[in-house]
Amino acid sequence: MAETTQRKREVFANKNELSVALAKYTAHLSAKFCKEKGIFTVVLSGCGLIDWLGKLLESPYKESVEWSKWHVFWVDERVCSHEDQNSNYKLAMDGFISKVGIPKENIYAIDKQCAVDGDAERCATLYEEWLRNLVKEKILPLCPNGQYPQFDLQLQGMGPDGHMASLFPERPQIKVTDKWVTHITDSPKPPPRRITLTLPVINSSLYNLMAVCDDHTDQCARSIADIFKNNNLALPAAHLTAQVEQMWYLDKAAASLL
Ligand SMILES: O=C(O)[C@H](O)[C@@H](O)[C@H](O)[C@H](O)COP(=O)(O)O
Repeated sequence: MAETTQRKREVFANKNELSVALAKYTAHLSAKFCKEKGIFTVVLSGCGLIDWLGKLLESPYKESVEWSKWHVFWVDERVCSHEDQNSNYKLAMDGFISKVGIPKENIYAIDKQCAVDGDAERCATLYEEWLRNLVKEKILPLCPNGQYPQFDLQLQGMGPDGHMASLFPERPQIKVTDKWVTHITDSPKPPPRRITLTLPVINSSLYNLMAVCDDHTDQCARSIADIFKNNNLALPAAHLTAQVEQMWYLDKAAASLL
């Protein structure tokens, strides 16, 4: 399978329409992969995305999606207790996962104790070990180059500064290729301690969907224009690719400078 760098985009009138499309896209891929291989591996980010996934909790998706076949991962996580308001795991559990029937053992959060201890490096090492075990257990395949794990669908948001996952502009994590998971202890977006999938792992996903809604400060719109018009690689999200499809869902405000 060839790596694709073509950015596809769709623009929606508002967040609600974006959410409707996001649910349709996700449910379609869930049905496809559940039929083809009996499981669906999904990677989530934090922040707005979880709210935008809300339409999956409504009919017809809530009843028809094969939740028991989902395996859920995080593209990045803040290193804090699972009960902390900052935790992406908690955000997704409270707002989404706890409302559908995904088996507990298919939810791959960062190590509980290590997170409480605030040890970002160890959290990253353990998360990578976990992914490597899942490759051995054949839950996750390796992508054709044999180097990185391959998820079916990765859903994430972009920060106003153009960051994706916890890969930030002017930070070294974007260049890491010898690991599957890395860490940061001085994230410009609080909280400072985080783990993140590395860029080659993010780009090994079969489908990558980036959802961006601008909060009318124009910052996201400016980054989106810089990515789509100038391919400014100083912005981490400009490096996003996928093995099958790279889709950008933008609300009108985020697309306003295109
Ligand atoms: O832990 C995090 O901070 C997130 O996972 C992060 O990578 C997020 O997806 C972007 O910052 C977009 O955030 P918004 O959806 O709020 O724009």
